[in-house]
Amino acid sequence: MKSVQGDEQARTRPPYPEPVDIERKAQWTKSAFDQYGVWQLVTTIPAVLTQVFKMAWRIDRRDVLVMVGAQVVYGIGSAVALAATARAMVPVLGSGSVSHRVHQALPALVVIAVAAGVGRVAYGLASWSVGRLKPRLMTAADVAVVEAMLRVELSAFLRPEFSEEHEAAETGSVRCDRLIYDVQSFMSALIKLVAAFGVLTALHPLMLPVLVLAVLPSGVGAMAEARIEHQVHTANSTGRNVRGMMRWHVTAGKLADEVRGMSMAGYLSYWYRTLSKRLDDRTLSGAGRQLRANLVAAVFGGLCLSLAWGTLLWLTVSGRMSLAIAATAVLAVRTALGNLTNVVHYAASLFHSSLFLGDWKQFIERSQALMPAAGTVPAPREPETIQVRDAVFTYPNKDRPAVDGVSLTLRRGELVAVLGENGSGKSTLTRLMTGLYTPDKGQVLWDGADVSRIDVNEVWEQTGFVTQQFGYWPVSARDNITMGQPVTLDDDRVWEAVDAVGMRGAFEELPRGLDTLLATELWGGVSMSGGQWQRIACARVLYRRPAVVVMDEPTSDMDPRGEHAMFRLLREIAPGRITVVVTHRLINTKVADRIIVMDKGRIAEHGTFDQLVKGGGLFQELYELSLDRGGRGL
Ligand SMILES: Nc1ncnc2c1ncn2[C@@H]1O[C@H](COP(=O)(O)OP(=O)(O)OP(=O)(O)O)[C@@H](O)[C@H]1O
Repeated sequence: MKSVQGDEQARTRPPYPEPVDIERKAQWTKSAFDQYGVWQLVTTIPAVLTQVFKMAWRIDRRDVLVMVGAQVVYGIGSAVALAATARAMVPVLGSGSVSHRVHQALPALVVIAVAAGVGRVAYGLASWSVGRLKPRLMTAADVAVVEAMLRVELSAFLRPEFSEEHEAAETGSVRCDRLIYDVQSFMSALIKLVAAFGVLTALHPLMLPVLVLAVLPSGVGAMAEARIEHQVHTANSTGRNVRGMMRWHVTAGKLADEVRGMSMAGYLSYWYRTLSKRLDDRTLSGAGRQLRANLVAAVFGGLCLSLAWGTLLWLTVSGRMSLAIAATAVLAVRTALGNLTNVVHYAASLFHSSLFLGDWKQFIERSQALMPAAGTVPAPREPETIQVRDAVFTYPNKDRPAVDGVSLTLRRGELVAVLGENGSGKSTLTRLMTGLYTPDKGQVLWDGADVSRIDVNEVWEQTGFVTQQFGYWPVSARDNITMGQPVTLDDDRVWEAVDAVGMRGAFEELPRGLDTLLATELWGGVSMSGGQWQRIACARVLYRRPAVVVMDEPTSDMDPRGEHAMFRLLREIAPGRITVVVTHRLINTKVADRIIVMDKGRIAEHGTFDQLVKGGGLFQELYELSLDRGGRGL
């Protein structure tokens, strides 16, 4: 009966809406292939090789030297083997008894065997060094991206292109894996090609241009293929980003209850499938174009190859080349052709990877420019005042300022509460006070020094911040309090902070004490409740004993006992510092020396609790609403 009802509901329900197709800025829908000519791209190969060698050199010089040295030995081995083959062919295809011919060919055969053996060993050594370099190269590129993300100024995250640049850089670092392999394969094919060319040219000079002609079409085809792949990759990048974000949401255990309790599974599964199909369709249309390019290249390649074999046949039949030389030439042509194809293939692949590496390099360089300015004005220690003067701040893509001409002074020893309706600019104001954002107009002064001219790291060293969306950091319980910046050798100060937020009981129950990993999803990790995590975030701030404490809704997940204790604690620690607390629970603001009420980015009123509660303004209205005594409603 239940399932019949369910079916009935599904039939009558309007269809799920399709995922939004995000419109991207024009410059982000273009791949590098659209911006540069083929010749310009081909000429970048030496620069890419230099870049990869430089990166690898910094990681392990010995491995780079082994890789290059082994490749050269491998190439020399191939050339020697090919030249010796030519020498062996003359007696083998000549006249006389078999034993006589074999005897004559023996020295050349020994040279071939030794050269082949040395070549194999050299190749093995080159692969070994590549195998050692590969993971470290990837790690170095990845770490550079992570470090850039950790250090760029906060406002960088507000630029929509920043996340695209980051995604491209991430692909670049993953691609380093293939890059070093491509470098090795390219070098190996190139060296063997040069060796085969040398031998072939010595046999007959006409063979060289014919050979080049034979592989040209496949080179052009490989380039076209790389171009289409990068175009599709670029076109899919925003969708891939959003899908990645959604994937985290739908697979994280943290949201599993909401997904089920709100019957979201059907819609989310539809959303995920639809967006994935959209991405796949683009990839498939690219595959069709790639096939067409490859077919055209194959037809021309086949024609040119026939020309090469025809030339060889003509040279032999017309007596311009002996049979022994022709046999070696066949071998050399096959070696050269295989390697020339490889050179073109790996050059295209290298070039393709170089586009991603270019994205990576560009991101690392650009993020340098996005580092907060070092500042020339010395940072005041334990500031007496923080002044906000006529500060205006508008988020990119927003028309209305989030903070619109705010002026206020915070004094040491004072506890200031900031409240106001959702979106009124409270969090933005706290970020301006602490130098996380710089106002578009106006100033923020710490003891009279403009924060935009101070080294902002020195400002942050003195700040303790509980943000609205603090991290559930997957590190040990101890490190969750100290965040890797212990100030004492023993754990006394950690326990002091833990006690202050009422977490001793919970921490003492942890199976490995302060060493226990706090990570819900990870094996061996111990999970915490939302309120407990919030207490930990507060303990982090208390542990630092900062000169400036900013807490943005620090008790929103806490039980009444925890909330009450937290505000009492804030009152206790207030004398030594500047304390700002954003809260929606008006009753908590009673402990504050001063209350700032924000409305649409401006300060609507300020004063003490007793003044505002009867002031007839927004505070009184919100207060009465909280007591359910009427008001404007949502
Ligand atoms: N990262 C952002 N990008 C663009 N606009 C933003 C961003 N963060 C906030 N805003 C906008 O700025 C305005 C003020 O936001 P802010 O977060 O400062 O408000 P708030 O008072 O702290 O709100 P809440 O009580 O909901 O936390 C809002 O209109 C909001 O939409």
